[in-house]
Amino acid sequence: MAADLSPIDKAKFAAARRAVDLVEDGMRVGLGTGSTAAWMVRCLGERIRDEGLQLIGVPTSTRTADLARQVGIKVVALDEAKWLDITIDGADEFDPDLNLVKGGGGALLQEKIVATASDQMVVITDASKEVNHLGAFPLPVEVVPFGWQVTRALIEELLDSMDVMGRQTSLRLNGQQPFVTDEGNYIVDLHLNRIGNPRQLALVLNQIPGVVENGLFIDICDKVIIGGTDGKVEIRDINEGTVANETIEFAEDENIFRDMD
Ligand SMILES: O=C[C@H](O)[C@H](O)[C@H](O)COP(=O)(O)O
Repeated sequence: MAADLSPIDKAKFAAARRAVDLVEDGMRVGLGTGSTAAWMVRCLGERIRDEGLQLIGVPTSTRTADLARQVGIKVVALDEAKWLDITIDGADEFDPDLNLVKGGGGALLQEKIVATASDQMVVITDASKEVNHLGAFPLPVEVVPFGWQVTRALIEELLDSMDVMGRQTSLRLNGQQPFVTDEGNYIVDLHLNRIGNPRQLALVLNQIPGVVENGLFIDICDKVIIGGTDGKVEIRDINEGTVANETIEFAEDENIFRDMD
């Protein structure tokens, strides 16, 4: 039942529930990764079951692919779908220009490829992810395992010349071992505190040999849907600012919560 959800899950659910209303019959949909995106996948599953909604989903991780299949979404690879109508995904931070930090769950590479191959990217989030300046959340950088320590040293050298407040880096671990992404790479997290020029940083990081991709999503997101713990949602559009303030009724969606038991 919705009443058993934590306040933060209620906020994530509210954003996800509103976002799936943007999905129309026959659409090709990019499916993001993370706890907020998982709500969106479940909500899509409910629309498939209740309304017979037809859609094709392109997941951004094996985790999301597994969940999507479980809830009845037809899953195809990006190369099969070729182009997507919409991608709905979570984020770790968003700023007033709707630029993002992503990759807290390590899926940034597939997420960026899928979002870029979409007519629109919609981010679903709770209010805690809103920041004036990106960088409080550690910036994930995906690097190839070969020579990763040299790549990390080059990243640290680069940071010395960048407008950032912190310069610490850390290899992401899974227990005692390096965390390995779906693409077989490592993640180096950059503890920057505040990124003065995210656009520039995103470009120069990717010029370092060994860097595959970074978690800065610049000019990719079109809309952010911000969920509140009370079911209120705000929809913010990149061109038009706030376009809607609505309330999601949780009680209508009890099946979703039962499925999680
Ligand atoms: O790699 C993971 C993704 O970028 C997630 O979308 C991001 O970390 C947000 O995850 P969550 O919704 O769990 O906070």
